[in-house]
Amino acid sequence: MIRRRENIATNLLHSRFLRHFIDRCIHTNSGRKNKPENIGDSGEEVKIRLYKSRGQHLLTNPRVLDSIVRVSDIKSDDTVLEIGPGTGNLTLKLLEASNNVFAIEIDNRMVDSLRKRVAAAGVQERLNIINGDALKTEFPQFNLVVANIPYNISSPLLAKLVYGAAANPFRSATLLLQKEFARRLLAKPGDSEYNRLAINMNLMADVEFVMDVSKRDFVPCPKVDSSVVKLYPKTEIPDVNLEEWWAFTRTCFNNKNKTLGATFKQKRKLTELMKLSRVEGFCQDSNDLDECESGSQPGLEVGDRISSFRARVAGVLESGGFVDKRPAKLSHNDLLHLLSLFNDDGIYFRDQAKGSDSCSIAELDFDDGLL
Ligand SMILES: C[S@@+](CC[C@H](N)C(=O)[O-])C[C@H]1O[C@@H](n2cnc3c(N)ncnc32)[C@H](O)[C@@H]1O
Repeated sequence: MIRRRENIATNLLHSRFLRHFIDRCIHTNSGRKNKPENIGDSGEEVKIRLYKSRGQHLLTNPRVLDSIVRVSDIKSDDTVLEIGPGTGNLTLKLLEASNNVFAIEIDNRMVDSLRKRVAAAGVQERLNIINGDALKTEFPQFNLVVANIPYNISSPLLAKLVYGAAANPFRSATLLLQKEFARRLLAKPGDSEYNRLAINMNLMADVEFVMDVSKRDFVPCPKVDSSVVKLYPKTEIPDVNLEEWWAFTRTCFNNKNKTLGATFKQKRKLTELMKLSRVEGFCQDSNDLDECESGSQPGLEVGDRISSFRARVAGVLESGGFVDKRPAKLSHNDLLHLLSLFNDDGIYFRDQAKGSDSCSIAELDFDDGLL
């Protein structure tokens, strides 16, 4: 029975009609469907079907590749980490500059192609390929990152890199990113693109713009332009609980143009903070946050407790001059100061009954953007 099903499936796959249909579905280069791309950067024949779902837009302009390597300032004894090497257009250039490169690639076909190219160039000894998902794989020890990353995992990947830098310090990361994402990352207080991603990144790393890269420098040509940025992890990181910080920045940037006075007047927000902070007479002893409003606690009625807590929060904002300030114009240092004022007053943005362990990479709440 199983064999018969397999035969039917094989026959179907070999049917010309179905093959054509599948090709149309999976091939992403809208202009040239059903045709694997020649993706070598210097005329050599390397043919692989490229998948948009894996961000497979390969950088083929040798001048741009050279510029990326040059700005990365690689020393021969650096251990370079590349994420998403593809068929190796950038990897081969990295191997000219460094004796030790780690490359993490999810797609087996890319890994095969990369192995062949590197062996043909006689530099396979210097390359360690990790065939896996960069978000799930433990990073090796490295001191430099240079990569044209898959854009669809930009946020979690950057979070993994910079938030992992405390345990695995590195000098810099030169990254090719979607231009719009790079602009959000580089935005400063007061810029229209200023957002929670920039705030959270600035806590851990300095970001520098390097250059824009045209979509025409990729195969297949993506819909968007790109930019190269360089990240420098900070050596001194503020002593703040990251889960608390992410929850706090989420609250503030929920509406970045609203004054903080208005944001912290909302009943829903105040109730949540009262629960999380285990405010006296409100959820102090309960382990279940949902039971907090049951009214079983002695003292004031729930409505009165919220009014008194609202006045307390307003007092904290006033003490730091934040009532009329808008998050869109505040630096991460301003926000750190405000968070410390809240915490000094016993007001917290994460459940105080939870342990202080930092959360895992899978729980990273780093960015509200769509990328
Ligand atoms: C934008 S391409 C860059 C390829 C190559 N570096 C270049 O510049 O030509 C991104 C590469 O990342 C790989 N990739 C996608 N998702 C990945 C993941 N989660 N972990 C590791 N590699 C991934 C893709 O298969 C693809 O080869």
